[in-house]
Amino acid sequence: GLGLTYKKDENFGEWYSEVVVNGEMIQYYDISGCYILRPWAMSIWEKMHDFFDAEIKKMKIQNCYFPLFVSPGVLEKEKDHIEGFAPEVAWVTKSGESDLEVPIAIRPTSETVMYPYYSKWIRGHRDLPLRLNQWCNVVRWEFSNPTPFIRSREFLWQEGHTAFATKEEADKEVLEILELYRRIYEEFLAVPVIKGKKSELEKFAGGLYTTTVEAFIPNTGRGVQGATSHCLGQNFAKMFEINFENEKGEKCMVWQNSWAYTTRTIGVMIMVHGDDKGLVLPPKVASVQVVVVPVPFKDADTKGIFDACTSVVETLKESGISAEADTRDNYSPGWKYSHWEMKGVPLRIEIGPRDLANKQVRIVRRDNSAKTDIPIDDLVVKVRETLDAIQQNLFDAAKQKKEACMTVAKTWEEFMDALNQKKLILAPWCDEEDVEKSVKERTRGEMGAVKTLCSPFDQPEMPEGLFFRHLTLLYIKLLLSRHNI
Ligand SMILES: O=C1CCCN[C@@H]1CCCn1cnc2ccccc2c1=O
Repeated sequence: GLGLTYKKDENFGEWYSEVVVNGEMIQYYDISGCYILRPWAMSIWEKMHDFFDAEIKKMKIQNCYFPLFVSPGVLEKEKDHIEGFAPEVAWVTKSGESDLEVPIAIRPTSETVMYPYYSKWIRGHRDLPLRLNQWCNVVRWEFSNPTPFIRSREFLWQEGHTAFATKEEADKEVLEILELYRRIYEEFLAVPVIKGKKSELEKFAGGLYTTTVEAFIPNTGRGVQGATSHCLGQNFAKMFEINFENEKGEKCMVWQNSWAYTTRTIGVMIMVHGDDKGLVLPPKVASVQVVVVPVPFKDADTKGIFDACTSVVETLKESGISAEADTRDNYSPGWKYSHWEMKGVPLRIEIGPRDLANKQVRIVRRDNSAKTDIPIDDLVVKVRETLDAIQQNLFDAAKQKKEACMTVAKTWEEFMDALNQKKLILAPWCDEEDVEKSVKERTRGEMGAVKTLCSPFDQPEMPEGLFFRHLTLLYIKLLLSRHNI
């Protein structure tokens, strides 16, 4: 039948796998950890791309394309950068029947691909800032549970790699890009995120500091890294000798950033908004915002109804709303309702004989199933209003759910209690790596150990009398949750 077998709140993992397939976003592929992105998913990727690409062009960042293949010498240039990641690197060892002289790596990220050429291109201060981005795929041969969009062995992303003469310029850009990532989540995907800084243990080892937008998946009670914007400091400049002659003729190393968001964004959106009828797409990223379904009744003016559907679609399209009429004569209206609800189309318009007679249409919201009859003359205004209301409602509902799952822990007991209730925890933090490691150890259990997510930039009030306080003068609020999906 058309419905889902699994319920979101009962079998979240199975629900998710089913909804991405029934919603026609994903086709499972015969290589584990790899998925086909069907047009219904690709159109969401394109909407985000169009926004982000236009924004970085305003920042004078240019797109480029570097090769997929990395020579081993360069990939392993810096041991501490590559050490933890080496098992994930995929290698090409043969062409046809013959072995390659030297195996070639497939890019898991492009620092080592790009920076030898940054070193060639950057000579003097006039060559700075150098700000390049590429839209591409990367491969990381992970073994932990593959999940469509969330964790796959190949995924799409954009990776920005910028070089500056001063740290101040780098610090500024890190936050400008992080704000764009917040906008992608909150303004397009209707997913609330928390901006913050990663701990020393969780940051990108090759960098100086990592900033992040953290999302929250209520069903798992876990945070999930939404996107990252790193300041690399001068670590890679040292490694790849990316130097420039400043105005005074002194030889200096550049300051660099690197930042990315990936197709994981789509998975987070599905997990947050989806329900037991299927996908729920925020209008800002829906390729079809309104589907118009004719509801013929016996032979009552069927042509009139179909003509009305076509003209409603034209009117909406002319006002910039993406609309489609489902006039297939081999499916019933009821079948069509379920089909487009499964695909998460934000708004449905039904037109039957009564609607025609009354010069009205019936609109049905996907987010709360509300039905309203609107006069055909108010069509565009009402549809636009309703789409905006759906967008806002999805965000508000997700924000409310996230906040209901967040709690402040002042003692270890409160902390453990909140963890076992699958909550996000704000706790005072001494920001010492060995403490972080020991907390991870002390919380290892069947639900997975705790990990720190970030130290939020906007710190809520710290309640008085915290027993942590006497441990250290420095404390910052930290967002913790079970290790993410
Ligand atoms: O996040 C970003 C933003 C975009 C550019 N790269 C940085 C850091 C990537 C960190 N990383 C992540 N997985 C890897 C896997 C294999 C080899 C290297 C790596 C690796 O360096």
